[in-house]
This record gives sequence, structure tokens and C-alpha cells, in this order.
Amino acid sequence: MARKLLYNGTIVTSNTKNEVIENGAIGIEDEKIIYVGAAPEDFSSYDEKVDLKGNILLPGLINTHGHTPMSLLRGYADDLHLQTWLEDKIWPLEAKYTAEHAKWGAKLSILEMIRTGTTTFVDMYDNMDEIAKAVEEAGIRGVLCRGIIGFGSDELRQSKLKEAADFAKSWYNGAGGRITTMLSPHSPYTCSPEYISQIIDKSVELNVPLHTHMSETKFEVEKNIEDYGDTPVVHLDNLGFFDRPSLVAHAVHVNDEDIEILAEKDVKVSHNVISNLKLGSGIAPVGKMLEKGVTVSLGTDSVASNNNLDLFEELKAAATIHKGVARDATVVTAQQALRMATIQGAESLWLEERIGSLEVGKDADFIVVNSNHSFFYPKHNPVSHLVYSGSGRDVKDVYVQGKQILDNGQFKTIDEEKILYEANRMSKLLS
Ligand SMILES: CSC[C@H]1O[C@@H](n2cnc3c(O)ncnc32)[C@H](O)[C@@H]1O
Ligand SMILES: [Zn+2]
Repeated sequence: MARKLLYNGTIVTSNTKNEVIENGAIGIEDEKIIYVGAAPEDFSSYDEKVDLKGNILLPGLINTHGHTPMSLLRGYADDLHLQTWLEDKIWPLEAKYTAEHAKWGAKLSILEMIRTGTTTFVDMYDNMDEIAKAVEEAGIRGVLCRGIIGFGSDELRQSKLKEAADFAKSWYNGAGGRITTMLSPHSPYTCSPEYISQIIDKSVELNVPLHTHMSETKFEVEKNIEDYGDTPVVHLDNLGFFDRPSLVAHAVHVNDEDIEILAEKDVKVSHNVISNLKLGSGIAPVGKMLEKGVTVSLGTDSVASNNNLDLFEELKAAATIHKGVARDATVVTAQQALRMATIQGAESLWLEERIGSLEVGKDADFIVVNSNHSFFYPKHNPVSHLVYSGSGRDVKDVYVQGKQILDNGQFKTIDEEKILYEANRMSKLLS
């Protein structure tokens, strides 16, 4: 059993008291955290000691919504509304995707997430075996689901559902426990109520949660009311979706009744603020959702609508935009934003017993941010600096399950040069 002590750092815990420990230390044994606190007097029980040199150590960030293979489409379709973007640009190109595209796109996204301090991510796409293998190899953590669009014949729908279920079964608890799975109808506008019901039934059978896009645009909500007589929230609730553990991405256009339902049914909401802004979709009422007790976390959505996977950008956007909307600077504090990217991310994935905060007994998923440069001076408030002044480019070390996968900016598990080369090559094959 290998024991390692990281000392002489500022430890931002995201625990229930939001403790920040100056001149603190964290001890790990194999994959677990065994100590969090002030630097111990005696280091002798540790095999390895790492001097954090005053840098900030915090829980690995958690990205609760995305589509990793779409990194191949970075900059391909900017400045368009969601429906035009999807129907005229993205879906036609995705129709040309092979498993090889999914593989190299996923690897490029994983590389970018590790580089910017994400240790756990949600992925909804197809060719999910390639993505799971990429997660396994890179050492990151993934909550993965085969996204299901319900267009086409019934035969096609049934084969997609089977593929999604087979994937969810075979990779659950995969990669040494770093992979869990969900079932994922793409949205209420691409899946009929009957099909969504079948997917819900399958989630009961497999005992896995559900994930979907929901209430992303005003157009979607109006169309849902026109087609089914209800908002997407009421529609999904009537179908029994929220009787299952569920995570919805976006929830931009939700009214007070919708928010009551989300709170009552403990539906987890992934807030994708930058993607929602870039696609002109709107701004989710996060202040209100938090006030009502909804668990809100942060997601990037894909590179094609973001255009990167740096959760530090989402942190700053989430902690500033809602203040502007409400004209109230107390809405979504830096601390609340950081909780959305850490412990609330873990709660949104039903992983809070394992990750999301630095506490003894949890898995050792954490990152070290270089705070020895101007953006972190003077050293008043590390949480404020991380949220308002930090950047993913400041991340120097990344650990998942006790294993270091980024060391002073150098990848330890993946071949960066090869991934950049192959991702570029695969993107050319799409045009
Ligand atoms: C069936 S795999 C996932 C599917 O979702 C598409 N997608 C990417 N971003 C968004 C978004 O913001 N709203 C709705 N759908 C989105 C992606 O292109 C895949 O086809
Ligand atoms: Zn999405």
C-alpha cells in the first residue's frame, strides 16, 4: 500500500462547512483520502511527500453534460441558433461520423478536460464503447450514456435502445469503478412519449439513472405545449421520468410550476451557461432553482457550442451572469458556483459518497492549481480567485482515484501529440 502526503498548500475542501485550510495537507493511500487537515508534525508514515509550494488543492471539477466526440467540430458552426445549428450543420456532419471519429474526438475532449482540471464528466453520444475505452486508458472518470434520438423506423428505435441498454449494463462500474452509466433519450422533441416510456422502463430494469436535454429553448417549450399540451417538465413528469433518478441538461425556459416539480422530484439540473448563451437560447433561472432547493451543477455541453471544455470559464460565467440578470450581486456567490462544479456535480451523478469534496474516506480525485502568479495575488480569498480570476490553464496536477494523470502540465497516461494529430486528421475526413 502506497501512502503519499501533499503538504504546504491551501486546501479548498468543498465539505459541508466549505472549509479552506491554509498551510494544509492531504494524505492518500492508494485510491482513498486518509487525511485532510493542517500539515502533520510527523511525516514518517508516508512513503512519498509532495511540497505543494503554497498552491491551491481542490476537488477535481465535475462536468455534468457534454458530447466528447463533437470536439472535432470546434469552430465549424458558430453564431447560429440551436435548431439551425443542429438540423442544418451538426446532424448532417454527425451522419458521417464513424467509430474512429468518436474515438479521436473523445480523446481530444478528454485531453482538454484533464488539462483544465475536470476529473469526472458526463457524456451522451453514440459509439460509446470507444468513449469508455478512452476513459479507461486516460484514467479520468466518466458517467456515460448512449444518446438516443427516436427518429426513423421502429426497428431502428429498438436497436438503439438495445445498444444503449447493452452499453449501460456492460460498462456499469467499469474501469475500476471509474465508469458509471445512464440511459439517455436525447430530448422530448426527438423521442415520442411511447419511446420515452420504454426507456424509463429499461432504466427501472437496469437500475440506472436517466439523462436528457430539456427546456433548452423557448421554441422547444412552445412546440411541446403545442404537441402535448404541457411544458417539457410537466410532460416528462407525467411520463414518470422524474420518478427515476434523473439529470436534465439546460432547464433554461422553466416556469415556477416547473421549478416546483424539479425540486419536489429531486431532479438534478446541469447548467450549461456558456453553450446556452452562444446558441442564443437564454439564461436559466439558476438563482430561483437554488432558492427552491434544486441541485444545480455545471456542464459545458460540447465543444461545438462552447467552444472549449474549461469549467473555470463556466464557474465565472455562472457566478456573474445571474447577478446581472437579477441586478443583485448576492445571487450565485463564488462559493455556490464552486459547489456546483464540485460537490453538487457529484450529487447530480449520485456519486457524492465517493467524490466532490475532500474528506477522509472519499476517492482521491483532486487538482492542484498554480496560484503563484499575479492572478492569485494578493492572497485574500482562494475561492474568489479560483472562480473570478482563475483559468483552466492554471491547473498543474490532476489526480483521479489516487493516481496522478497530469504532472506539472504533462500528461502521464495519454499521448498528446498523437491525439492532436489524429483528431485533426479525422476532422478533415468529415468535410
Ligand atoms: C444522440 S447523441 C447526442 C446528440 O445531441 C446533440 N446535441 C449537442 N448539443 C446539443 C444541444 O445543446 N441541444 C440538443 N442537442 C444537442 C448532438 O449533436 C448529438 O446529435
Ligand atoms: Zn447537449
